[in-house]
Amino acid sequence: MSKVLVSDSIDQAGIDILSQVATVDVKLGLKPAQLLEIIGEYDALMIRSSTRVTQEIIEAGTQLKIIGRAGVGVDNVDVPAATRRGIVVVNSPEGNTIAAAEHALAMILALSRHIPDANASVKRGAWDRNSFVGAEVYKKTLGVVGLGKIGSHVAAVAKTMGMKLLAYDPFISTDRAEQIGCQLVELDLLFQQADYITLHIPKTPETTHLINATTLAKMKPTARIVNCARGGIIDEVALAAALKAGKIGGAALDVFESEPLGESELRSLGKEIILTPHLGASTAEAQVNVAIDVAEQIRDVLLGLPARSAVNIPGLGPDVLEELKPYMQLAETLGNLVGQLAGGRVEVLNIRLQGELATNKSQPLIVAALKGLLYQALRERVNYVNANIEAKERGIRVIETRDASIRDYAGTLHLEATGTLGTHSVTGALLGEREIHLTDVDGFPINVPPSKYMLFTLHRDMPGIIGKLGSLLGSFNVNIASMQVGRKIVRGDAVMALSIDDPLPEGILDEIIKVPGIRDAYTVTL
Ligand SMILES: NC(=O)c1ccc[n+]([C@@H]2O[C@H](COP(=O)([O-])OP(=O)(O)OC[C@H]3O[C@@H](n4cnc5c(N)ncnc54)[C@H](O)[C@@H]3O)[C@@H](O)[C@H]2O)c1
Ligand SMILES: O=C(O)[C@H](O)COP(=O)(O)O
Repeated sequence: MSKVLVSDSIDQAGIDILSQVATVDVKLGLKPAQLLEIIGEYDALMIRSSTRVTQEIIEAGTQLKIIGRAGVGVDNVDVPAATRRGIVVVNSPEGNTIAAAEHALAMILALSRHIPDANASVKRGAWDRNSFVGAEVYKKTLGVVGLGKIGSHVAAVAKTMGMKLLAYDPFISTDRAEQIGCQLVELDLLFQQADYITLHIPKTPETTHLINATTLAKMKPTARIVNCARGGIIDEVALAAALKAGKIGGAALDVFESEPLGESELRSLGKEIILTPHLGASTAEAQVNVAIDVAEQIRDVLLGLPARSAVNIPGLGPDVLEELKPYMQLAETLGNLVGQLAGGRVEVLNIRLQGELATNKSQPLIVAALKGLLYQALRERVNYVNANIEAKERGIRVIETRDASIRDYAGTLHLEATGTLGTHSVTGALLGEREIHLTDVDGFPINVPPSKYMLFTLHRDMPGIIGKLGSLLGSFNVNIASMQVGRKIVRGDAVMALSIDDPLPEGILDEIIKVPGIRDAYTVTL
């Protein structure tokens, strides 16, 4: 049975799902050294934002197949290191959207009405109504930086509170922004005009310290800024200085450059700042959502099925995946087959996607073909996650062509591998919804379903050759399940594709190529 380590606090609903297929160990608060020591035992790791999954941890996780982040941000996971090792990293892109958006909205209102400090003052026994006079958000301008899932929900709710909305997101169209009721503007204008600024962007090299002394200086002296996105988007030293000097009106932070927040100037400020300990996703509802979403994906991957929200597999959204699954199987089989026919080191893989495969959505087919091609060299170490990287590292040049015209089949895939031992090609298609057929080998038309053990010969089309090969195989006790010859002209060159029941015995290939008329023979295991 597989073993899953849960190292951050996860809702029981997720543990229940994992327990259907694995032994689940919940070990919270592990120190990095403790995690390093035990990670080698586990097939899957399920985390939130507290566990740091470094390259060292990933390398020690020799059995790891999947890292599941019960939440959105994977900045605590070394995703490139996981990708290199072929470990799938999954998250829950939408499970806590509403929770995070509502936390940002709560911050905006709490900051406007000094709720945390007023509450603390009453609890201390005071009845001070003068120190906590607030501001209304009605008719004020909210600047939303990042108009994705969370930013859009914040904007939609803020609109109903009568706020005017400005947004900055270079990857969102004006139409989309207008649908949400936002005016897309440049960042500088947003900084200058907003009464409230709320950040809903990922932390990237471009967004790190996006809010700094220079940008803070552009804001209104009454501006209030909310960060429920990621620590490090705001330069905390510059923010503390700006608040102290009264250069902006207030700030509410749920996330910090370093978590847990250690010694910080921010703690010494008064009611102009609200600090929460990364609570954006901490609602009962969100925790159930993300735990189920991620546990289901871990379960699926442990059962050999694809994950629906893998962050390190290109282009595999759930709909695309469902549609492409049979074709991915085709691509992988053809890749494996052409790799074995080519033998040696493959230097160039030409991939032609024909008919309904010639769409932009078919990128995963390239990955699947490479996975198949590299299987002989890497076995279980190659997967959909690392196939691209492994191919690149081996210097395999992939040339892709697309032709949308439909010929005999709705979609065909043609792979041609050129390597140190020559060039070979295979073409395949699906019959009905998912039955794989080889339709061409080395330019010779055939029509056979691939089988586990196959023998291909290149020979001269002449009387008696099939019988001789059959007798030879019989003398080695090899049972032929099916056989087909593909030829372009009568008595010219031809290809024979045989499905056999068992692997070919050692030494038989040498005997086969001694049969007069047979030029070459290839044995393949799929
Ligand atoms: N505090 C929490 O507990 C909590 C919970 C959930 C999510 N988050 C964080 O909230 C943030 C937003 O999450 P989401 O689910 O809305 O993500 P999302 O991917 O749906 O939206 C992010 C948006 O940011 C935009 N963007 C990217 N780079 C930008 C840039 N340089 N300038 C402006 N816009 C840019 C993108 O186009 C996208 O529209 C993430 O950082 C996520 O990790 C925090
Ligand atoms: O990226 C996220 O989903 C949030 O930051 C939530 O993090 P958490 O799961 O540790 O609360």
